Amino acid sequence: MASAELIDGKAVAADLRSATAARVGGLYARHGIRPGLAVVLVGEDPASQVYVRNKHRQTEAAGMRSLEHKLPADTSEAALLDLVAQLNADPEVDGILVQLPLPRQIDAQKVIEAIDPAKDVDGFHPVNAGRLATGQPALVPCTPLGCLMLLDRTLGQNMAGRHAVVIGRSNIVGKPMGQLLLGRDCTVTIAHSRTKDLPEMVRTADIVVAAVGRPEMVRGFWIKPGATVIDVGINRLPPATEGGKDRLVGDVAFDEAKAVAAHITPVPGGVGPMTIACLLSNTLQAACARRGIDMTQL
Ligand SMILES: NC(=O)C1=CN([C@@H]2O[C@H](COP(=O)(O)OP(=O)(O)OC[C@H]3O[C@@H](n4cnc5c(N)ncnc54)[C@H](OP(=O)(O)O)[C@@H]3O)[C@@H](O)[C@H]2O)C=CC1
Ligand SMILES: Nc1nc(=O)c2c([nH]1)NC[C@@H]1CN(c3ccc(C(=O)N[C@@H](CCC(=O)O)C(=O)O)cc3)C=[N+]21
Ligand SMILES: [Mg+2]
Repeated sequence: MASAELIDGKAVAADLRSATAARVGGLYARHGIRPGLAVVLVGEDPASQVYVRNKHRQTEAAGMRSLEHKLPADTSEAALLDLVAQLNADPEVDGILVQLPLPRQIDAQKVIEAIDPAKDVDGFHPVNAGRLATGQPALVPCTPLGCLMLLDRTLGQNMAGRHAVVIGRSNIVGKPMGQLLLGRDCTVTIAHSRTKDLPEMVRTADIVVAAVGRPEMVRGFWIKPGATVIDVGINRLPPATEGGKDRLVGDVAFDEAKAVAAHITPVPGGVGPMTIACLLSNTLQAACARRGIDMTQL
């Protein structure tokens, strides 16, 4: 049976991290500046702790400063907004990331809107979302930006006129992904839970981006032969055998889709590592933009 080529997100992410580290070195050598990333974690969600630890390690490995703020689960919205205001005012802080999800008592949208758009390395602030939507320079959400880089590597100039189907319409993945694909001249469909006959819709896609949060929902028979499949989903399933380790699966039934697609991202090792690499690159971008430094000249 035919088998898709794997898109090696882990390797592309390593390349992007080393390119970022080299520029961080240039920024320090020429301007004496070391970018700082503040990561705020409220509560003790185990998955969030893993991400935050990975971000911390990779930020420092790229030569940037990582400033972690861990707050108890019962932190009030006012206290978190106070911390964000402090970080906005702190000249040592170039990027601010407030890990989602937040506990119930905190309105995440309010917190996102409190972040200085110039330091919004997640690209979630309405100013950055609006800039992306209107084609102006912006801080772009890390996950869709990482997906775009993988597509650029895989398809090069062959994206124009292609039908891209994005499954999921969240502000952090689906919607910005749609904008980025429009920017590559794709014809874009954004599907969601009310989409009628999703399998038939996906069948028409040259590019499929699955960002749903439902383990292995996208089946192999949905995929058009030769399509490119980007699986954003991160779903933790209980061990297959007793005493085994948790399994991580995507939103795509990988083995089935692999037999039909031309290119596919694995989970783990696909989009996930690109998200963190793009966070580091966004932090460098924010540090340069705030000071009027051209990042491409570093
Ligand atoms: N690899 C990475 O770096 C990252 C991975 N993720 C993963 O990506 C996935 C999506 O994340 P996120 O966007 O935050 O999720 P959200 O829960 O915010 O959004 C999920 C979207 O999927 C849609 N949806 C749900 N069920 C169906 C269905 N049966 N058919 C069609 N559409 C459906 C929802 O539709 P509706 O709007 O109608 O409710 C919604 O638009 C998750 O698995 C998450 O863990 C997220 C961020 C980063
Ligand atoms: N403000 C905010 N910004 C985010 O970007 C953000 C967030 N909140 N909340 C949670 C989601 C999820 N997310 C991931 C990052 C890396 C991997 C990742 O590195 N995944 C590895 C596997 C890691 C593992 O084994 O668990 C991989 O897919 O290979 C996954 C998911 C960022 N998110
Ligand atoms: Mg979400």
